[in-house]
Amino acid sequence: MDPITQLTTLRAPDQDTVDSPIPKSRKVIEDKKFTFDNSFWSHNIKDPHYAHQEDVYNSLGEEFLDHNFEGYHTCIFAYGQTGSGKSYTMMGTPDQPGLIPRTCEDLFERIDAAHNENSNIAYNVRVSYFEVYNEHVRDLLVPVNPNAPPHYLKIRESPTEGPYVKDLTEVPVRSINEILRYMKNGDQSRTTASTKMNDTSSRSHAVFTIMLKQIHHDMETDETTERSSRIRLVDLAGSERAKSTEATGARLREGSNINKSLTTLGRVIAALADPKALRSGKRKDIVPYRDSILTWLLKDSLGGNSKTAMIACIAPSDYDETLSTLRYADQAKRIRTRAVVNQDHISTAERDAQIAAMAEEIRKLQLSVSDSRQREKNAKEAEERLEEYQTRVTTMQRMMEERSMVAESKIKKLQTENEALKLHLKLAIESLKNPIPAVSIQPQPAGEAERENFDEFSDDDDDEDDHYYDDGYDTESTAGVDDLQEEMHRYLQDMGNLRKLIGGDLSRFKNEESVRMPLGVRENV
Ligand SMILES: Nc1ncnc2c1ncn2[C@@H]1O[C@H](COP(=O)(O)OP(=O)(O)OP(=O)(O)O)[C@@H](O)[C@H]1O
Repeated sequence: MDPITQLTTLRAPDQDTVDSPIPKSRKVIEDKKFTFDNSFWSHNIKDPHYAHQEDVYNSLGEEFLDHNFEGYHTCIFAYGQTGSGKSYTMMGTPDQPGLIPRTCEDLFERIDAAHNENSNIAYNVRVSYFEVYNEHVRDLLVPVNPNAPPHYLKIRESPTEGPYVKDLTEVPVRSINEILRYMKNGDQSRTTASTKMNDTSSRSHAVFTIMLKQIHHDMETDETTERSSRIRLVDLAGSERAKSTEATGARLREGSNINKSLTTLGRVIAALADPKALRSGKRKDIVPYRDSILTWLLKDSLGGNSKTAMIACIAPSDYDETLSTLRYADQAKRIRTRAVVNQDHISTAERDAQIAAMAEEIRKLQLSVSDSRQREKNAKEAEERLEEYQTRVTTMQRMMEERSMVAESKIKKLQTENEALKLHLKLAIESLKNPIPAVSIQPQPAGEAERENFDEFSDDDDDEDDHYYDDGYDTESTAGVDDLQEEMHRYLQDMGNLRKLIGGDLSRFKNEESVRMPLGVRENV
């Protein structure tokens, strides 16, 4: 790196040492040169070109803080591979504080100095700190409860303020020590969560925001001037995660989500830097801010109302990773944002009118909130009633199923009895049609009687049954036959009634089944 020309040269590694899946013949590995607004080199502290933390702050942080006091929003984000020095640049160490602590220190020094000069200006400083991990936003100013699941915040978009994190803690701060304490707590919370979630610190994006409000009241004109500026300082996840290919399962999902933010950031930067889109003025429609949480939240900082700087951190390691980082930075360099001073002039009368209008707005909102609460309550009650009704329907269906099962077994039993009776009747009628003549038994010598009986019935296997059905009936007597026929008639009538009953039962159960089918709980019973 040349600190005079700001030229950065990436030296091509020795071809034999390049470990790449792309065949050497297709890949061009050569020295690459890039020129940036500033290039810092801090590899060897003994070198005269060694850039200290102070040098970085003096050439970037200080200028950005000037913009904040002028009323501009600013954003500084550090991009690069894990271990390339992003956290060192942004936070630094207690001995070598980075951009964030230096900015905060300078901010309060300037406020103190301004107070001494002009007592008509009031300063209001608030800070927030959150991280985006796996496409979730976590408030770093809320201590982590190790026994509770992580609490994630939602993103909302306001027509005036753009995308913002709902319910994010914003604390007022009055001194550098206070601000550093909050930051330390935030980092502690990030570390606790990271230990719980498998060291996420290098896989999450940390966004520290300082809101500075300067309220100047002119006693002579009774006018108030309000300047609001936002200082965003972002430590991104390691950029090599954007290419991770070996992860599987949950790690893959997590990786792909982290990739999502980083790859979308790449696409956003590419879209914003695209000269064609810039010329045609269609840039706004094609920038995929909403494709990831990070780019959505940084929308304004990346391509809107903000003065933004990207610090590309590189370390002497992988040629491809370093080249990719430098290309990213080269593209980002071409982005032109449209920062405006965020200032409001307002007279006391106007301010009072504004306050009254806001109070009215709040009153209306409160009314509509209580209205919607009532509606919510009604909806809840209706839901409870529906649930109760559904429980009752289920119970009824179960009862009908049980009844149907009982009826089916009854029908089966009746059908079996019916079959048996039919058989019984058939045999009885046959025996009536073919009566067996009465046999008068003469005393005979035992052997002869046996022979005669044998001759007479030897061709009939059912002789025993025949005797059984003849029992009690005198073939000479027609009265016995009449009785039997009458009884058979009654039997047949009973059978007819029974059939009707069974038919009735069956059609009723079928109807019940068709009524209950649309409820869709069970298909078959
Ligand atoms: N310019 C520098 N001078 C001295 N030490 C440095 C410098 N840059 C980085 N380091 C040291 O290198 C190590 C890795 O740096 P750092 O943690 O800042 O990397 P990182 O890019 O933030 O990594 P991660 O993505 O894992 O957060 C740290 O020990 C840090 O102190």
